[in-house]
Amino acid sequence: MHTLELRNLRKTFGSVEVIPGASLSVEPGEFCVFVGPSGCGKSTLLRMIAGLEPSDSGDILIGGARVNDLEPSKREIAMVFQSYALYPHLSVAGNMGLALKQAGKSKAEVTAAVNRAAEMLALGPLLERRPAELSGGQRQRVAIGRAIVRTPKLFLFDEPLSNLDAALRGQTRLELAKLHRELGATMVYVTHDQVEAMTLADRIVVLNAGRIEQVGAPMELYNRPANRFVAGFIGSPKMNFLPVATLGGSAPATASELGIRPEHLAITESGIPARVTHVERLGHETIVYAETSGGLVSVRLIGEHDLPVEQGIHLTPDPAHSHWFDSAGKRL
Ligand SMILES: Nc1ncnc2c1ncn2[C@@H]1O[C@H](COP(=O)(O)OP(=O)(O)OP(=O)(O)O)[C@@H](O)[C@H]1O
Repeated sequence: MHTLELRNLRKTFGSVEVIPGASLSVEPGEFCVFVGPSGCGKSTLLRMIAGLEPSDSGDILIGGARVNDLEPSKREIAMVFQSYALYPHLSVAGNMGLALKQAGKSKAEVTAAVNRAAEMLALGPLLERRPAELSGGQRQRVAIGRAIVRTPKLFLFDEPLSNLDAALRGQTRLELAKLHRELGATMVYVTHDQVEAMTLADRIVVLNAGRIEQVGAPMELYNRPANRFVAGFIGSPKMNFLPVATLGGSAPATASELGIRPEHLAITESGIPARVTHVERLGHETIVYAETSGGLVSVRLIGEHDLPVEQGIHLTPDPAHSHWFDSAGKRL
């Protein structure tokens, strides 16, 4: 188990500053997830940690040692990519054991390490197959297995599940969580998937245009987002924002907007007038979209509900779950 520390790490591509200065401490054994909109710099930051992308300035420390000037292969990290990047001519066992073989380990050592990883990932029966003879999910497990056998100081994952279908993604997510528990290793994981971030992370790092907006445990970000960006990014459907002027009720003096999650808006006899524009019935819940004078909002109702489009309704925010933001987007 090792720490990862970033100190004022900067990166520009040409004249574009992609990472204006990132500082972050990842604890030993922590599962740290980077999230943020497309193009915010998640992959660039991960590639800088891996050494695949040079940084302009700042420090990267793994286990307390500065690694900026080390080749990727000397940083003792293992990286799992979205594209599994397996060697097609090698068997599963060959792919998984290659790095150890190249490091000069004996055949017995390589076999033992491969078998141990194969057992953790239920790859035992597939060890002699070639990548072309595997499903997408199996290939990704081999890529993860290849990372495990090296017992690296740090695991880096770049959207490893995004090529899998929804069911397999869910299953592999559970396997990854289990693997993290078993290995107790420090992991940094990039995703744009809300559910992966919320369920896998010990701590989530929310990035916006290369800047770290907030770092915190999933529920901390959900319940106490530092600002409007984080509030709107974490949660699906996203938080509703209503200008204070359209509420007709009491609000803190310096508030300019109310942030309220779909599950914290109730359909009531009186309240904010709205008109139903669309209803999504998912079985276990119903999402009602409605137009108010302050904009479109979504309301999450438990179970099945039949609401006709165009119907007039009234909405009441739960005061205990109301988030207030000032004109600069800071949460009050
Ligand atoms: N080699 C490069 N040359 C120039 N610009 C680049 C290069 N690589 C990335 N960028 C730019 O840097 C920014 C960050 O890209 P990056 O891939 O890190 O984002 P991301 O958050 O991982 O996005 P996504 O979720 O879409 O993968 C983007 O604006 C991208 O266009």
